[in-house]
Amino acid sequence: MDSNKAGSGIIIKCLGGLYTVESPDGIYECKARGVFRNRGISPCVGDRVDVENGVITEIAPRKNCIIRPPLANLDQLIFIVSTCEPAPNYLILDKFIAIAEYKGITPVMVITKTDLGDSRPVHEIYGGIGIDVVEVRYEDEASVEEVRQLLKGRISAFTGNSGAGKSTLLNAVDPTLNIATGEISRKLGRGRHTTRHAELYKLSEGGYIADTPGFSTFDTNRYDIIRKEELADCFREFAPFKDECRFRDCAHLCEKGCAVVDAVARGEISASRHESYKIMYEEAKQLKEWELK
Ligand SMILES: Nc1nc2c(ncn2[C@@H]2O[C@H](COP(=O)(O)OP(=O)(O)OP(=O)(O)O)[C@@H](O)[C@H]2O)c(=O)[nH]1
Ligand SMILES: [Zn+2]
Repeated sequence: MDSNKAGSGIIIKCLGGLYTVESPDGIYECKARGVFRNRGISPCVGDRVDVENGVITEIAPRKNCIIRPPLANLDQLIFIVSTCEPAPNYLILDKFIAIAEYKGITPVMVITKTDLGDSRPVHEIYGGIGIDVVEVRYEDEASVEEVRQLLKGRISAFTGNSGAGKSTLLNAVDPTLNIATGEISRKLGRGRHTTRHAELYKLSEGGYIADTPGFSTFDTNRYDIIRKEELADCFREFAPFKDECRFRDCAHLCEKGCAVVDAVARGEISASRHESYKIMYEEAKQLKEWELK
């Protein structure tokens, strides 16, 4: 560790006002310049920063930022979906995909337990709307390599149901991470009193993976809330239809002359995705103004 050099890097950890910055020529422990506080900005994990004499002097504009857990510049959110045990929960998946779209984070899907069940429904629903769907089979090293390539050079976070196979996959991708299976949830202590913090782990083949309590399992309450008016924009496959409805203020639920509803009837939009949309829309309607930012 050398704090006396200048350079730029990425914040990989933040604890008690001390930032760990990784740069091409080493790892620095840094403090932040007081001016950030005055500007109401606090450096966060994932930020690309300039460092001078052990002090963060500049923060590059963020591509995106989530608040809980605090994490900036996430390139992709990787959904680990098992064919069974547990079976995919399409509503929860769609809620998270909507949030990723809302935040400008690319959603990607990895299907696990392909030896135990049928992966076709996930391919049909999500591959069909242009989301990258990778299928992993542990007896086929090429499929694990495909996941490695996906992570290379990017900041990613894994999310998925407990038991979907997140730790198994991370270990296969990078054995140096050495995560015990079933460990992610235990380690991150559901319900335990923990400070919400994120940390980035560098993968041996390049790229970073975020290990955060918020991402390890599905918990949409931790995420930003999308207003009902913004929801249709978070369903990418609605785009070619949503401006063709008879009424300008169409909510795309069951209205007459709704081009989205018609597309569902023709099978051009998946019924399960539209079902999720309707449920999310109703939930968004219940939100009070003070719950929205
Ligand atoms: N047959 C089969 N079993 C798998 C596969 N992937 C994971 N498993 C098993 O599924 C169980 C759960 O896997 P984990 O990797 O611990 O799942 P996780 O998503 O990390 O679970 P949490 O830590 O609870 O969030 C383990 O017993 C794994 O061995 C797979 O592709 N095929
Ligand atoms: Zn409509």
